[in-house]
Amino acid sequence: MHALEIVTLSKRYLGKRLKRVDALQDLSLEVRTGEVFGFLGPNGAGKSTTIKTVMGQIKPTAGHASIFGRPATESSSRLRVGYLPENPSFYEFLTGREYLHFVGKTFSLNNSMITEQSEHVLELLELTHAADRPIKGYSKGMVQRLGLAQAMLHDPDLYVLDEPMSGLDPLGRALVKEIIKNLKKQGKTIFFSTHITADIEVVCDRVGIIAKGRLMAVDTVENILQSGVEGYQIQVSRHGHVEELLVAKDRLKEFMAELVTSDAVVERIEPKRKDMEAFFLDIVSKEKHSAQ
Ligand SMILES: Nc1ncnc2c1ncn2[C@@H]1O[C@H](COP(=O)(O)OP(=O)(O)OP(=O)(O)O)[C@@H](O)[C@H]1O
Repeated sequence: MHALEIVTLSKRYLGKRLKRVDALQDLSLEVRTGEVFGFLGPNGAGKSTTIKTVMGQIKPTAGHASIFGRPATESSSRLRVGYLPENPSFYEFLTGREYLHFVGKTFSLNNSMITEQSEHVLELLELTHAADRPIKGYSKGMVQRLGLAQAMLHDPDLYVLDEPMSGLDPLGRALVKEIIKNLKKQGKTIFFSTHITADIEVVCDRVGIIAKGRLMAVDTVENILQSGVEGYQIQVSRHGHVEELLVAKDRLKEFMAELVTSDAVVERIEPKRKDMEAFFLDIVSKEKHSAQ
């Protein structure tokens, strides 16, 4: 059983002047229990539409989703989810601590549990110092961190996070990545959307790439990075003289054969890989050209 399963999900919005927007087209994917799955796509690709559909905020035109084997449409299945919406906004007249209390009540936690968990998540998200100030005075990054704090409050098994690093400075981004890694260590499942490839490389086990409402690729981060080997940086020494050479992938065999017959010694070989950004740009630009 998967933590999250999305089956042939489609969503058609009626936009301005009743213009149809096919935001999702036959999108299927599964998120395995215990993994960190990055949902990567450019602006307008359909990431938030997917997430809002899973969380029951919008109705799909077709298809369905399940959470730990139960229909996502049942509110009881969503009790196991910690959800961070895109651009979270809260009752600004409440303090951070009061807001967490309110969230705890909606999850039917008892008062001592709420107090204990609130202290824990406030500390994790470095918000303890601001806990008794009204949210109105929080910076954008603090609001985002409070968004993650409220998602963690009831210690859910699955996290669905829409752009969790958005609006955060480098320190905040590093903090959230560390939290995601720790949640994985605790056996939690994390599904998060982003358009920033560097976020994926550091924390994800697998990545799904979405463009124009369609899922273009799903693979492990490891496979993607391995498959992107374009050539080799080779250091050779000859009579005490060291040289750095860049050899194309398809020239390696030939190059090594030549080396054997020469008096050069290989000191180091390092594969030169396309990074996640190049892989992502390739996929997205292919989709752009095929649509033209
Ligand atoms: N309520 C709506 N009415 C009409 N069109 C919509 C609505 N919400 C989203 N869309 C359109 O659906 C498509 C997918 O939007 P969505 O917000 O899901 O993308 P996204 O990948 O989350 O983008 P971003 O990274 O910019 O947040 C876009 O073309 C968007 O304009």
